[in-house]
Amino acid sequence: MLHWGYDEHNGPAHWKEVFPVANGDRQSPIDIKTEETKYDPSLRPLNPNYDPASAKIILNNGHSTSVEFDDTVNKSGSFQLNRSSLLPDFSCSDDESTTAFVLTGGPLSGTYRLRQVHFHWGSSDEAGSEHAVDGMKYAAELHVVHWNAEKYSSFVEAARQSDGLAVMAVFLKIGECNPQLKKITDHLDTIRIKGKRALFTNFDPSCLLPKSLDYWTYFGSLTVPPLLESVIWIVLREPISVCSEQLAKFRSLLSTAEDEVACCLLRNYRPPQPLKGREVRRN
Ligand SMILES: NS(=O)(=O)c1c(F)cccc1F
Ligand SMILES: [Zn+2]
Repeated sequence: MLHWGYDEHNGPAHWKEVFPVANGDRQSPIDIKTEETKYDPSLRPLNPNYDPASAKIILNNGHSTSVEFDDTVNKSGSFQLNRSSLLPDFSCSDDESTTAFVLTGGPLSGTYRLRQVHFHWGSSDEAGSEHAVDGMKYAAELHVVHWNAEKYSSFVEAARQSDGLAVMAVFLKIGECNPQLKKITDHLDTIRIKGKRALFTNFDPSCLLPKSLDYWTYFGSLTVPPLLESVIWIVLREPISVCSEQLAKFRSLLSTAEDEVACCLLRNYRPPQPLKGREVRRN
């Protein structure tokens, strides 16, 4: 397997050849059997705080499309944006530890800083989500990726720790076109080729969240190589809507670069993995 992907020759069934943790004890995604989830009164409400939104990029990395955030934190612990983007610079704000772009509450202890948002979809509307609920898959799934900026100094370091990452998953259910998603799908034709990126401003990911922030939570992993077992998963129970035309735009992204034979990224989901005795809690 030269480079991992989602095709017959390099897809999820092959990943264990290069990333043996693929057969580990806390792999993701999983099929959530709702009858076996356990209510946990100690779970607190989720508190996503993504204001104010600021400039970032939207990119096609060949495996998905993601909106990347500037998650650098300067030494004083306040949040700083790169000056070239002529955006409000939090580092001069008097409040030393701005709470922009962080997730707290839920099952989390500490502050998890927003890193990126990306999607998983399938070659048809029938299946495309990574997590399943009682064996049922949704058309697609949104992942909001955060890292434990209180305990670790970078995303890469956090990704190697058992409590390093927190990913909020939101199901996309086929129905009405989603006006918030339109901001993203309208940009996809400018990043069709793998490696392409474009400035993407004024996007607040909380606009993609459903009304209810009720969730299931369990300890798992990245669902893409290197499949690191460092993710606290927070799966929202209420889906948001997406229409077929919007999904078709995701599928028109290319998994290939300029100099390669064009190949569409028709699907990019990993199938559910064995629970191996893990508990799934709900608030
Ligand atoms: N799918 S996932 O949410 O596990 C994920 C991450 F957490 C981090 C990077 C890429 C990625 F795809
Ligand atoms: Zn993902």
